[in-house]
Amino acid sequence: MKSSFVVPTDLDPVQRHPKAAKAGERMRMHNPMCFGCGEESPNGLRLEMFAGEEFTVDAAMRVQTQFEGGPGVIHGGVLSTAFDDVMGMVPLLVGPSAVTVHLEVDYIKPIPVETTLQFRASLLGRQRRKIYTEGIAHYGDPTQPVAVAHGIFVTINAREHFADHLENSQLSDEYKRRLSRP
Ligand SMILES: CCCCCCCCCC(=O)SCCNC(=O)CCNC(=O)[C@H](O)C(C)(C)COP(=O)(O)OP(=O)(O)OC[C@H]1O[C@@H](n2cnc3c(N)ncnc32)[C@H](O)[C@@H]1OP(=O)(O)O
Repeated sequence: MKSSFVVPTDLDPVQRHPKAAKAGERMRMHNPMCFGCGEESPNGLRLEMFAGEEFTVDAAMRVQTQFEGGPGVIHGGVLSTAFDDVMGMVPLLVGPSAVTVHLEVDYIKPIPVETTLQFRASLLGRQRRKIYTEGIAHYGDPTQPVAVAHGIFVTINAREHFADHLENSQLSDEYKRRLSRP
């Protein structure tokens, strides 16, 4: 792998959040309108995320014909979107909301449309607000990935982070109501 992604050696201890989904349980959507996992996103990927053992998240994605990039194969941007969302659920096993600050993808094999890709995202470590993750896309055997991603997510105060943008949400009224609660 050629990349500058480096996980620091002086990592903080991490514990699974007591309210995090248990292994095998479906994880709650962070936003119903999310393009990656939102059930109400009209054209989204609608990924269903499942908490795994330790700090892992699993998801599956049918590679629909409309995801085509090169002839007959997935568009790289669609794949990176899926990675972003699956890997973005890993911080929720630790606790805090976090957003992507860095995402890189190694595309290893062409991925045909009309196949079903499996994703597994894992925590590599936490240092202060930075949460280091890895994602693997495969067809059932995680030791034979067809793409691998690495990402850094930084924890945020969601209320403050999104405050200036709620008006633009397709669920703006709902979010304004929710975030105005003390
Ligand atoms: C809400 C739940 C979401 C759950 C799932 C989501 C899945 C989808 C995820 C997404 O797609 S999120 C959308 C794309 N991402 C963004 O819009 C984030 C845009 N960036 C920001 O808003 C700010 O950069 C951010 C609030 C994240 C950080 O700014 P701050 O001013 O609060 O923090 P700062 O810049 O000091 O950075 C904090 C730490 O992160 C480090 N950092 C920041 N950007 C980095 C970067 N690009 N690469 C590596 N490290 C980075 C920074 O060095 C520092 O490290 P140290 O703790 O060691 O000092």
